[in-house]
Amino acid sequence: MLEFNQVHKAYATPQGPLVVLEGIDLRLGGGESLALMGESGSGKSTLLHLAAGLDLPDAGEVNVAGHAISALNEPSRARLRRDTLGLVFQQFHLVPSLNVFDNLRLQARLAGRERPEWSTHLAERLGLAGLERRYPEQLSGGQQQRLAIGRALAPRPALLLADEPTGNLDEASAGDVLELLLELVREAGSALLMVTHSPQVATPLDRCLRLTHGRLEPLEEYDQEASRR
Ligand SMILES: Nc1ncnc2c1ncn2[C@@H]1O[C@H](COP(=O)(O)OP(=O)(O)OP(=O)(O)O)[C@@H](O)[C@H]1O
Repeated sequence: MLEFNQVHKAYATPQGPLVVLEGIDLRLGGGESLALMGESGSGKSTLLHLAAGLDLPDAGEVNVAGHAISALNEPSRARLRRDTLGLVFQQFHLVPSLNVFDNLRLQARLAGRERPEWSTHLAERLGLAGLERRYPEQLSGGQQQRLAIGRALAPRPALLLADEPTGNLDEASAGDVLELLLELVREAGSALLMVTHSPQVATPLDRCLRLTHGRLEPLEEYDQEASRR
């Protein structure tokens, strides 16, 4: 579903190139879930942007659903995102002029994969039933977050990319939203790559990797924790 082969990425800065990723290898299979941890500034969002084809590697290859993204032009990458990916970023990017109902089904409509029963199910599970005619500005932060999750899952994407999807919520609602997110990801049959700072958030996922000094390494404390369960 997602493959990184020896991916390198640096940014140009006034002080010279800032190397962020230095030979990343990664495989994520269909329906698998992976947590990506690492200190602030370690390159997690950079890796997620590369996975989404929003940016291109300097060297190496990123493969999404069998497509080498560097070989695609921007319109083809946009089509690949539309047809294959769901994105939940820290900024929700809800469309202010569309109500909850239309925001929820936007991605599914664009992808030509709208299923009204699934959209209704998502709205109910995400606690948005009854709010369909409201506009994003009339929702709480948590409701906006849940709407962003619902919109990304509405087309049942093969791969959901999530950057701190519960980062703006208090601990109690973050736990609830995460549990819900994982259930809905399973129901949708999507693979999941999720950036998080929180070991509690990472624990229920199949695997956890840490980005450090431009490379990925298994998180040993996490593996021990997982093997105790
Ligand atoms: N467009 C850019 N130009 C220059 N430097 C950048 C750019 N985007 C990110 N960086 C730098 O690259 C490094 C990695 O950034 P990135 O946002 O990927 O880290 P992160 O692990 O997601 O951080 P956080 O956990 O704080 O969100 C940081 O040092 C950041 O300052």
